[in-house]
Amino acid sequence: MIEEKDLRAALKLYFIMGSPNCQSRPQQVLEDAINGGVTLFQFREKGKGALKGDEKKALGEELQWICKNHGIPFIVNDDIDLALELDTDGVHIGQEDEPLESVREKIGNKIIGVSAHTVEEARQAVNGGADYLGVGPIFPTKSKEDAKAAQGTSVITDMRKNGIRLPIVGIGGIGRGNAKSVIEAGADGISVISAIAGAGDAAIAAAALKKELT
Ligand SMILES: Cc1ncc(COP(=O)(O)OP(=O)(O)O)c(N)n1
Ligand SMILES: Cc1ncsc1CCOP(=O)(O)O
Ligand SMILES: [Mg+2]
Repeated sequence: MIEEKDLRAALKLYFIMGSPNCQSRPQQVLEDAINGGVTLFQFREKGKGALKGDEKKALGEELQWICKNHGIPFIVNDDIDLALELDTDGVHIGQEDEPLESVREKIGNKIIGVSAHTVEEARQAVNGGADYLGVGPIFPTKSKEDAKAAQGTSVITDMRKNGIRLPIVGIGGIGRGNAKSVIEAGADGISVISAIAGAGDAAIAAAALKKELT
């Protein structure tokens, strides 16, 4: 069971990716991103060309091993069965995924992140026992085909103003130049896909983002 203060620190620079997001080997992209300062990783094997079944599991195992070697928490998106098979540090679920209560029953005290787009969804997730909230899309994004409209950082300030104290990570179109505004709005960290996975050098991109957050 991770302490809340350690989870808040881990959410600082939260990298998300799967093989469809990478122009080179995902293993190398992750290794470079961690060397650049990423503090937590989510394996999100989704979208055109995403791996399935044993291939997805094999890639997940390799990426989990890289995270373990660097002491970085490894989270799996959506796929609770895979999370149990790999004994991951946690999972992330959205409003359309398996309900929080049922996931908690299956995974015990592992980390559960829940997507929230409104104060009401945030409150429900808090009451349901979520460990952190993924809030957004804050800015327009091309990395999630069914993303809702960008909400701006006010969605985070509204949650804080309405007494939501759970750790929050902002997500959606975040990169250099707007990362700081997400923290200033009250998030504990930022989560990104393309700002790191789509960069020429993931280590340089991660380090530049990390610098903006300090
Ligand atoms: C940290 C974080 N926040 C939000 C999401 C989005 O989750 P979800 O709404 O379930 O959409 P998919 O990622 O499953 O397409 C996330 N994955 N991570
Ligand atoms: C998974 C997800 N959930 C809301 S926006 C998004 C995609 C974020 O990707 P990027 O950082 O490239 O905008
Ligand atoms: Mg999901």
